[in-house]
Formats: sequence, structure tokens, C-alpha cells
Amino acid sequence: MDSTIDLLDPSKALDLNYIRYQLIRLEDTIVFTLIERAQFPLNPTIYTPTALPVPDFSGSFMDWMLFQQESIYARVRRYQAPDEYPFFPEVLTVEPILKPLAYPKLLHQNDVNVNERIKDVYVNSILPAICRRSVGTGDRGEQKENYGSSAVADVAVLQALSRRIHFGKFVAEAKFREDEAGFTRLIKEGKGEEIGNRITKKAVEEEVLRRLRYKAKIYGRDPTLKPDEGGVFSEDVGVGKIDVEAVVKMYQDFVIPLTKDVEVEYLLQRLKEPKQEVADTPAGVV
Ligand SMILES: O=C(O)C(=O)C[C@]1(C(=O)O)C=C[C@@H](O)C=C1
Repeated sequence: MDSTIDLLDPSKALDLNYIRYQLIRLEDTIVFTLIERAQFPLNPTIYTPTALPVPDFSGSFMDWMLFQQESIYARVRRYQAPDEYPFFPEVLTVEPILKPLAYPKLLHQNDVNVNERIKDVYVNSILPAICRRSVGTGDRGEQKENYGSSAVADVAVLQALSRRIHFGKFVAEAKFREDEAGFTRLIKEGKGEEIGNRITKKAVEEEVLRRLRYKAKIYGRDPTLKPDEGGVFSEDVGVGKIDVEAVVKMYQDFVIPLTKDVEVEYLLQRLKEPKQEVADTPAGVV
């Protein structure tokens, strides 16, 4: 499983317009995977450690599913790509069955990995909001066979969110190269807040939210229905497959702020002496 983004070509991978284009593509993935998840109720049982016992594992059922999937993905070198970060760093010791790809060194060596925070806000804030209106925050119980489907959908959402948010490293590297002197001064002075202000582009954020609202509305409607049946031009906000405002709020409150945190954390490590000369190594194994 290789990166779908051309990270083998440094001229593209560090071009801010190209990176933003990839962020736009990832919006589609995030909205579609959330639509899949929103078909099912919240099912809190699958996020509560040991509530649903799984063999030889002390975490939640969803964690177990995520760990199993990441173990398989590691075997097809997913986490060798510099834009992919596992939620379970122990999978990085798994030997891939595919030969490594020669990624050019695009990012400065760093250990930024905010996946624990992503999982926490996903389970505790994003999911309850996404499930509230569609099918409810209840639990259908094991016999209704929603646990596995919900967890499969969760893994897809979490991986898309993680990828989008860690893409902040490429955004940060591109911005650093555009203003090396300015950022170097702020990094040396340890001015995290000022770095945060400098990487912030309010107009871009507004455009992201505007586009996202539109996508969540359109992708969440059946295109074959007429407006009065709840089709894409219906004004009835209650008929879509996903709560549009919950999706927008998720980006506003979590996705964009976490991306910015990744940018700042990455930049604060940007001038550190690398530990050894290696190609981009996934966070957690530097
Ligand atoms: O596009 C950028 O410049 C980014 O840094 C990405 C992003 C985002 O998360 O969408 C984050 C911070 C900026 O204020 C604007 C947008």
C-alpha cells in the first residue's frame, strides 16, 4: 500500500498548492467515511476497554480492530510512506512483505504523532455529534451485528483524519522553505504561539469550511431524488445522510486546530540536529 500522493517527487510534495490540493482530496475521503459510520448508532460498548472482551488484548473492541488492521497495513509498507502514521507504533516493527520504496528526504527528522489526541476527540466528541441526529447515541447490542461494521467504519475515518492532520508536516516544511529566516528566528526563540500565528491563513480556513459544508450536503444526498424528495437541492436539512453542521464543526474545532498543532510541533523540531542520516522515518522509530 503506497501513498496515493506523489511523495516520490520533491518538487510536487513541497509545493503548497499541490499539498492543499491533497488536503481537498482528503476532505472527500473524510466525508464519505463519516457517512458510512453515521449509518450506525454510537455503540459506546465498542469504545469501552474490556466491555466486549477480545482475546489477548486489554483495550477496547475498536482499538483491537484498529491494531489488527494496522498490523496488516504495516506488512504492505503503509507506514513507510512519510504521510502515514500508525495509531499503534508497535506495528512499525512488522516486516513488510513488499520491498521498501525510495522516498526522497522531504521532511526534517521529527517524532510528531498526534494520533492519541485524534482518537480521543474522535471517540469523545466527533462520533457523539455525528451519530446524534442520524441514528442516535445508543447501543444496539451485540446481537444486532453493528459492532463490527461500526468499528470497520471507525478505522477508515481515523486513518483518513490522521493522514489529513499529519499532512500538516508537509505544509509546515513548505512554509518554512518560503521564509526560512523568519521561521528560524522564531524557532530559535521557542516562540510557539508566534509560529502558530504565522502559519495561520484565515482566508484558507474559511474556504475549507465553505467547501466542506457544500460537500457534506451534496455527498450526503441521493443524487437521483428530486428536491421535494430530499435530493441534492432540497432545502430540508433533516434529510441528508450526515449532519452537515456537525461535519463543519468537526473541522473547525478539531481537524484544522490539530493540523496547526502538527505544523507548530514540527517546526519547533525543524532545527534540531538529526539523530542519523536516514530517509524519512515514520514517527516513533527515529
Ligand atoms: O493551507 C494551509 O496553509 C494550512 O496550514 C492548512 C490549514 C488547514 O488545516 O486547512 C491550517 C492552517 C491554516 O490557517 C489554513 C489551513
